[in-house]
Amino acid sequence: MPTISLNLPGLGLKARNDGAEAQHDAPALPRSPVQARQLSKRFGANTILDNLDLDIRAGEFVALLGRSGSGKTTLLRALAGLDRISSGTLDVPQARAAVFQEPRLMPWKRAWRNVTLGLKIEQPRERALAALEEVGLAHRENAWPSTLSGGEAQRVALARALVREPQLLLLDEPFAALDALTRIRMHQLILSLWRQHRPSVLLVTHDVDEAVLLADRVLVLEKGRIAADIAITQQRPRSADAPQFQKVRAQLLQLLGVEIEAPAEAQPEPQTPTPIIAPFNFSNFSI
Ligand SMILES: Nc1ncnc2c1ncn2[C@@H]1O[C@H](COP(=O)(O)OP(=O)(O)OP(=O)(O)O)[C@@H](O)[C@H]1O
Repeated sequence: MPTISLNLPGLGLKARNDGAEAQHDAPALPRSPVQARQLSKRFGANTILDNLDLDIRAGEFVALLGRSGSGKTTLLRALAGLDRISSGTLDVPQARAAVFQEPRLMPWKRAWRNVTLGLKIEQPRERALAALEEVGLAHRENAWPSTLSGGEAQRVALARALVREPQLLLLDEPFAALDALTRIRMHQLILSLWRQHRPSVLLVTHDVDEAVLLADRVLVLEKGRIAADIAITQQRPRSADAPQFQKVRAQLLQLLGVEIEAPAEAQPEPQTPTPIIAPFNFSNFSI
C-alpha cells in the first residue's frame, strides 16, 4: 500500500494511511515564502548560479554579499521574476517589489504618478500619497523627477515598492549612489519601514558594514552558491564599534578575500623609528 504523508503544520503530526501509528515530531516550521532549490542560471556557456539553494523566512531581513560578478544581481533578478532561471525550482510570493541602485522614475510623470505606475488600484492618488507620507515625501507629490535629489528620488522608488504591499522586498544596492549622510538616513528609514510592514527583504550590497548593520542574516555568494550564511545576533540599533560587530565584519571580509592586517597596537614595537602609517579605517569599508 502506498504511503501518503500529511503534514499538519504547527501540530507536528504526520497522518499516514498505511496503518502505522501517527508520529509526534518537533512542531513543523511554517514554509519559507522564498525557496530556491538547485537553482541554476547560465548565460550561454557561463554558469553564474550553480545549483543554488536559498530560503528566506517570512519577515526576515537578509543581506547578500559577494565579489563583483559573483551573480548577486542575477539572483535578485531571478527572484524578482525579471529573468528566467535555467533550471531548478524557485518559489516566491506573488506580491514582490524591487528597488535598484538608480530610482528608475519616469521623467514625464509626477512623483505620485510614478508611485502607482502600472497599478490598477482604486484611489491611486490617495494610496500614492500614503506611501509618499511613509517615506517623508508627501510634500513632493507633484514634483517632477528631475527636481528631486538623489535621496528623494530613491525614496519615491521605495514608496513605489511599498504601495505594492510586497511580501518580498528586493533591494539591489539601493543606497550605493547616495552620499554618506543620506545613506545613514536611508538605513534608518528602511529599518523602520521593515519593522512596520515586515516583508521578507533581500538586500544586495557591496558594503559589509551596511549588511551587518541592517540584516538578520548575511549570505555570501561565491562560485554560484551560498558559500556562507551568518546570523547577526547583535541587537538593533547596532553600533559598528561593538566587538560583536567588528568580529562579524572581519569574518565577512575574510570570506570575501580581503586581507586584514592586525591593528597597529597589536604589532611589536619597532626597533628603529619607522614612518607612522595611519591604521586602516574599516568604517564604511565596502568591496
Ligand atoms: N544578460 C546577461 N548576459 C550575459 N552575461 C550576463 C548577463 N547578466 C549578467 N551577466 C554576467 O553574469 C555575471 C554575474 O553578474 P551579476 O551582475 O549578477 O554580478 P554581481 O555580483 O551583481 O556583480 P556586481 O557586484 O559587480 O554588481 C557577470 O559575469 C556578468 O557579466
